[in-house]
Amino acid sequence: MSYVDEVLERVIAKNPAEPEFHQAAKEVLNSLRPVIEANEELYRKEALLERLTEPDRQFKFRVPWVDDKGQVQVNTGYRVQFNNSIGPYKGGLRLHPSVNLGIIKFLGFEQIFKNSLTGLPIGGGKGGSDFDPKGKSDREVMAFCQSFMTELCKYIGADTDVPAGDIGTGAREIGYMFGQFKKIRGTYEGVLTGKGLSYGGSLARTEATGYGLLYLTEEMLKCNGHDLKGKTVCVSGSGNVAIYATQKAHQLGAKVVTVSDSTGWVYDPEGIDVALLKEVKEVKRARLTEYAAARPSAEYHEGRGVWTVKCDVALPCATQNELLLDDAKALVANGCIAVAEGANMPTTLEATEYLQQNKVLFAPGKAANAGGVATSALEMSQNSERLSWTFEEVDSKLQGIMVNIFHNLDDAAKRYGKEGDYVAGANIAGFEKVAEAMIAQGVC
Ligand SMILES: NC(=O)C1=CN([C@@H]2O[C@H](COP(=O)(O)OP(=O)(O)OC[C@H]3O[C@@H](n4cnc5c(N)ncnc54)[C@H](OP(=O)(O)O)[C@@H]3O)[C@@H](O)[C@H]2O)C=CC1
Ligand SMILES: O=C(O)CCC(=O)C(=O)O
Repeated sequence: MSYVDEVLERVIAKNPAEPEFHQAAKEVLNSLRPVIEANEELYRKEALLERLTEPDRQFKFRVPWVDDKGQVQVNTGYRVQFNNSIGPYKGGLRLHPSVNLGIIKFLGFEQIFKNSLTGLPIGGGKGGSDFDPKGKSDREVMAFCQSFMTELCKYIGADTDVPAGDIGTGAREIGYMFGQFKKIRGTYEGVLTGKGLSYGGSLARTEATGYGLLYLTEEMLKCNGHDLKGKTVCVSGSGNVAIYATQKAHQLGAKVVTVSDSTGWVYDPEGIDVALLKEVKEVKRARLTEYAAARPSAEYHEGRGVWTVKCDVALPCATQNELLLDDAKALVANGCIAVAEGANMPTTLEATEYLQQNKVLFAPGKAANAGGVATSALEMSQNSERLSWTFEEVDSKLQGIMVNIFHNLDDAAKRYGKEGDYVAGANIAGFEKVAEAMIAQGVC
């Protein structure tokens, strides 16, 4: 049996009932086969893949808090510190009722390679809780965040592990968590990113994941003889990534005609009105029905359906496994030329394979959405030097990083005879640096 197959069997046996983690491990290790085969003796002796697929450590803890009726509620908190061979653990905190250890492990595993691709010194980690901020008062969210950080603060620090936002964790949650860290630990340090601008946050971090997605997509299209200008784009999701992806797509001359949330989706043939979307989602924290009610050109539909709309470019920006094989077939039938993942692992393995077989340009999330964590690393740099850079400075560094990521994965794919396979390219380019650092640092 090949080394990759042995390790995949081991991952499944050692981590039962964690299908998302199995999926991420399969996607990465299968596409690394040519690199592993070329160095099999060394990697086997070093047990490199066994070490890479086993987190350095993982924490699971009780998060008790009191709701507005005086009732005690109990959630589960997680932090998985996956790999710190190239820098302190870095990765977001997801607050969503679907969160479990397997989901946090898949996200932490992906984060190792994504963070390596940024070219910045950050290792891979992820955390979160099954707490649902939706429908909670600000006081309830604060009570949860304070309790969550009371335990998490034992394991994190500016040079150890630096969490940030993800689904359900935005500026409000990061603020409450930062306050509690400071109160308990008594230090004022860049322990979280995505902070408010009045207490150490970076300009352009809010926009970074969505903007970065468009910078990489534009470069991928350009290098394949297409222009983003004039293209029709379908976006899924309507949170942080989706909003700023839509804004940047419009700035670059494309037209976004859809957004969605977990209950329904909007088709707006005149182009999504970003100011209205921000008002509905960021200010009112309301549902997309409010967007449709305020916008005469928009149609609202219950359930799923974004990928049935004819488009040139598809940007899944909601959550994992939201673009299925049938969706991929609909996109291909409608002439879609590119898919770039704003979310983490939004496309299933079968759908990815179908899109690639049908010559759709496909940019995997670990490359395409790396602008968020890259800008978090820029926030860490600014915190270390006690300086704040301008929006233009951060945005131009972000743009350079995304263009560079695209060329690194394009080159890596070509080096291994897989030209145009950006999934393989991203995994290979991300892996090479981590593998070299792990071997240089000995058995640890
Ligand atoms: N924020 C960041 O900097 C980065 C985020 N990402 C990834 O991007 C994706 C979106 O994150 P972000 O925009 O920050 O999160 P937000 O919480 O701001 O928005 C998430 C969006 O996705 C929808 N959504 C969430 N879960 C589900 C679900 N199970 N089914 C259907 N729709 C769902 C939400 O709808 P509803 O409101 O109804 O729940 C909402 O529209 C995630 O995969 C995240 O890991 C990747 C890199 C960086
Ligand atoms: O900014 C960060 O540290 C994390 C962003 C994130 O969670 C991600 O890249 O998926």
